[in-house]
Amino acid sequence: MHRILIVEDEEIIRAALRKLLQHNGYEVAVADSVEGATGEYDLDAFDLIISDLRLPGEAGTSLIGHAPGVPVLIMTSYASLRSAVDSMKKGAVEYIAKPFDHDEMLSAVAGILAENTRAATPGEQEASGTDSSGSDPADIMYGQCAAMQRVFTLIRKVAPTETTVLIQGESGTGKELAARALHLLSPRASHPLISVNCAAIPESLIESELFGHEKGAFTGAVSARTGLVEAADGGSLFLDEIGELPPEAQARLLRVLQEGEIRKVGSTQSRQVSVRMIAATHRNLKAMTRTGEFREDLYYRLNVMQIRIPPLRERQGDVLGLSKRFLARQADRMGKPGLSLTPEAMKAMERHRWPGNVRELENAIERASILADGDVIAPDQLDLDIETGDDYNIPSSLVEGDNEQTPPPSREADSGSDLSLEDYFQHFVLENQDRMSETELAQKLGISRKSLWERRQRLGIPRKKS
Ligand SMILES: Nc1ncnc2c1ncn2[C@@H]1O[C@H](COP(=O)(O)OP(=O)(O)OP(=O)(O)O)[C@@H](O)[C@H]1O
Repeated sequence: MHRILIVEDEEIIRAALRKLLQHNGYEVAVADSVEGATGEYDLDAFDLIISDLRLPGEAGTSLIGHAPGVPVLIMTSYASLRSAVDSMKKGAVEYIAKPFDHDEMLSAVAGILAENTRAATPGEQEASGTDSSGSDPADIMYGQCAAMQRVFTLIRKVAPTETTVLIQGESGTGKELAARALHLLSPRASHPLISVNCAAIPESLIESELFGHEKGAFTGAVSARTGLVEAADGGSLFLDEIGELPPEAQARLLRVLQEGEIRKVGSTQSRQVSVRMIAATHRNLKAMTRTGEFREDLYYRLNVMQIRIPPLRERQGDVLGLSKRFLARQADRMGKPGLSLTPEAMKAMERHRWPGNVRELENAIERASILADGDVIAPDQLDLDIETGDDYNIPSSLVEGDNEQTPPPSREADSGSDLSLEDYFQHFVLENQDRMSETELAQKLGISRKSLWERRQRLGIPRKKS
């Protein structure tokens, strides 16, 4: 059994992570600081250390020096994304941005452990074929229907190459998981996969986050910084929501793709990098090139190979399989092994159109597991909003350009009761997202683009196709 040490000072996160890993078959020890970890344990006895970056006392990255033979996965919040780059330079095997979801953490852990086992016993893994995590897309994401099987076949074929991949799909369909599969199945798997959500980084910072900057390049640039592209050197860079990339950053990215080199903001020097690029979008990039929002030359560079992840409504055959998987996870987490769906709940799930795709399904199961009296989940607890679902089912070809279309109000609004802040947020976004960019929406709501993106994820409000 693999032994993992968690070093995290926030008790809630520490306890949740411990539970998650234990339920997935790992032996787990915990500490709340680097000093605590080194004082209490022989660090070399662990197969993996997962540590928060910011801790009271020494930073999490100092564990890399304390246990040189043990891979260290650093957890960091967006605010310290820059430090994540430094962590990678100091030797962390990977970083994961908080808040992370459980699959993301489990797949990062499985990937690192598999890679380490492979490195420790060269040749053996390939020969025995026992490497179960990260050896096939089906180990990383679920999909039995013909459409997903086609996606898996494509991933198997493209992953070992250096080809740039553009993953298309609505929000919550599993684009990030597909990117992870592409990386883990590639010869670059032992190098970092850096995932960047272009919509979650403030526009004014995105260039320096991605490409780094020189000291004095702009007000506040008190020292030179390495960017995330450089941190991915040797590995893969996953640019999610690529359609949100501002024009200047698009130009710099084109240079990386064309010349394989980056130039920091404020620098005249370029540096060669070897990065496999994977981009994803829910938007119609081709249409964006026609309106001038996205560079055509960049579009063609990115779109060498396209993988389309179908919306969940096009793979209704997978709904119950996915539900089973998420139910089993909830059952583990909550210590309720008998959790199940009533036949009516199953029917309701099969009928629902899933505008928020797999993420919505995952959230519905999580919510229902908590609300269920006992072990059985009834349709009510799933709280599937049929109206909204139908609305999102209007084919995008009909919706395109129809800025006046207003989604039906939610049930809460129908009831005429006071709107909570979240209801207000949801209404505002649904009503205005067709005619406002993410930046405008965030400005009107008085929140950052990152908060907007995070709330969309939390509330399961997908973005419509443009
Ligand atoms: N095929 C799948 N099997 C298991 N879990 C899945 C699958 N597809 C998606 N998920 C889960 O659904 C959630 C959303 O997936 P993911 O973040 O990959 O979607 P996305 O398309 O990148 O979304 P967005 O565009 O909003 O960033 C994640 O928790 C992921 O683990």
